Amino acid sequence: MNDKELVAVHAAKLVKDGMRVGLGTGSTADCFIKELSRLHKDEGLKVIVIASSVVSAIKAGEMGLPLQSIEQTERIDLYVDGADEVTLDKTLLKGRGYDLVREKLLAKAADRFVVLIDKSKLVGRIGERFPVPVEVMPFAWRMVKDSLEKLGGRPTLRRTANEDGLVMTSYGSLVLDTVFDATIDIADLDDALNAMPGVIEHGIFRGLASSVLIGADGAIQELDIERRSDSQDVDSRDFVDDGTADGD
Ligand SMILES: O=C(CO)[C@H](O)[C@H](O)COP(=O)(O)O
Repeated sequence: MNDKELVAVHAAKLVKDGMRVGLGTGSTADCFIKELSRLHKDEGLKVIVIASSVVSAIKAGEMGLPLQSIEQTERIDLYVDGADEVTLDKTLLKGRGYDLVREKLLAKAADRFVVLIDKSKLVGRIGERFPVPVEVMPFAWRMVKDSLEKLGGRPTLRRTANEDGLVMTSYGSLVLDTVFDATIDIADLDDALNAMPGVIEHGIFRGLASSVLIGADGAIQELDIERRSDSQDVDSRDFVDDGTADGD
């Protein structure tokens, strides 16, 4: 089992009978969908799933998981998804896929949002390895590009893999992948993007993740924040998967 499968199998143990579970998008989320489907088929786990993307909906349907549309959903019990970057305060960068709107909706609607990564995703700052994806209304992209440049960003429209067209999200928007200097404050940037006209969604997920499970060389670690009286020390702690996860 590789590290992505390891954390996915562990996260699936958090799912209890009757839960509504949000499914993320990407290779790590796929491992979770596969394990959830196994538990549903082989062990009779009763679950309803809500997908964050068309591709995850198709996968879940093919694997026999009972799907509910996002339109019919208000709250969910658990959302499980991957991320492209994670800092020690559990801020995430997401959005290498094209489904930021649904991903953030599900993250916000979940009683618990569990993020699954391997240790390569842990970074010192958001934006260290990837640009920040900013999803924009197509007619607004030049004005948003200008606003992003005024914030110090270097935005480029995301292109298809063979460079012959522009990527459109499942919401029908364009993506401005934007590089920011290391000095930018991510909380300020998050606030500025949230308030920017023409921006539909962006890839900074701050204050949303309940826990981050890290697959690291065959073991699972959980990102943990320890608060002390006069400071906030952040670290990750070793985690032993003894098969008794109870969702606490
Ligand atoms: O945010 C995402 C899609 O929008 C994915 O969760 C992120 O890209 C991680 O993908 P993977 O698990 O394949 O590394």
